[in-house]
Amino acid sequence: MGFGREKKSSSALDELIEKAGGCAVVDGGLGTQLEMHGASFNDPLWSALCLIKQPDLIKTVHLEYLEAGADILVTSSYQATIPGFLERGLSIEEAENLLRRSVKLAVEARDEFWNDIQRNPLHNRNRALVAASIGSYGAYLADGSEYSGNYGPKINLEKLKDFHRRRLQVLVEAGADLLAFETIPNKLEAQACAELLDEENVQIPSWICFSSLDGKNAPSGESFKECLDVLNKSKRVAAVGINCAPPHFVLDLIKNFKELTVKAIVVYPNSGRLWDGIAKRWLQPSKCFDDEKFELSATRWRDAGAKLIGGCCQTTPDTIRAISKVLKLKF
Ligand SMILES: C[S+](C)CC[C@H](N)C(=O)O
Ligand SMILES: N[C@@H](CCS)C(=O)O
Ligand SMILES: [Zn+2]
Repeated sequence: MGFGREKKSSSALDELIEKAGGCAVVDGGLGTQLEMHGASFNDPLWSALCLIKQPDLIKTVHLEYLEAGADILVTSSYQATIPGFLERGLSIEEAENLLRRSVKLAVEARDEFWNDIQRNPLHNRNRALVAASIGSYGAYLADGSEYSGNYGPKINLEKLKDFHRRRLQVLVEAGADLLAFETIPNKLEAQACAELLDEENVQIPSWICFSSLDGKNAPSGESFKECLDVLNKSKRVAAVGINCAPPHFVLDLIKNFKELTVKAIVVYPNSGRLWDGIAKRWLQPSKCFDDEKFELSATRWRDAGAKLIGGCCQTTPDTIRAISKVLKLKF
């Protein structure tokens, strides 16, 4: 059986990139902006707690990112997993409904924004796409291992596929336009995601993004060459890149990825702070980008070859407004 509403490969994403003038704008930190609004989630479910407690706030944040210029909304399913919800005492049906809710909230925000903006005949916006977030296994573990890649000796390819399978099915059936695999920290999980797309015959495009601690390798220490060699074989992976890594690594990483793949490159770094997975807090920055630095960097990242640019943790609608402003400049 093929999941996805209609037969399409990477075309929806390619079309958006083209309409956006060669580089589309991804939104910014969702968990971050929920926290800016007062949400608190020092909890194994992290931002997925909002799906249960404050779904309206999630829709508000999606609308804020659209208003700021985002062409792509990433859903609130990063740390929303069926085992995570079961451990919280929810039923399978309730857990799956929360995943469906994450897509519905983004689709509703997109549709409302699109209907409103079309009343302005001079608008220059694109109809946004909804990318269903699939956070790494490490995000579910809630021990910071999405930044270390250390999943322990018991994990293997099949276990990772089984971890990802049902959530992926539910998110695709719920009507997402894309799948966004986020903060993948090692080759094994990248391979599991790519193989799963084939096994499930997923018809919507996906991007697979890695985190990085040193700007040269995946957090596991495996080279991006090794990781991308696996993904280059998959026609269902439309784009590859980096999310939630420090922004000062991004330019060199884009150049490195350009040598390693012909796929579109997606980058949405965090502001440069490091996550303490045990204390569950961001450490004080050594080097951090403000919105102005994001604005300056966005054109450099585009000129180096990135086709999708946005922000991750500690970036906000103001960051995306700054990025969007420069990427959508017409000369
Ligand atoms: C993107 S990180 C800040 C998400 C939270 C992490 N997975 C944890 O639960 O510790
Ligand atoms: N899509 C998630 C990624 C966290 S690393 C968020 O923006 O909160
Ligand atoms: Zn992040």
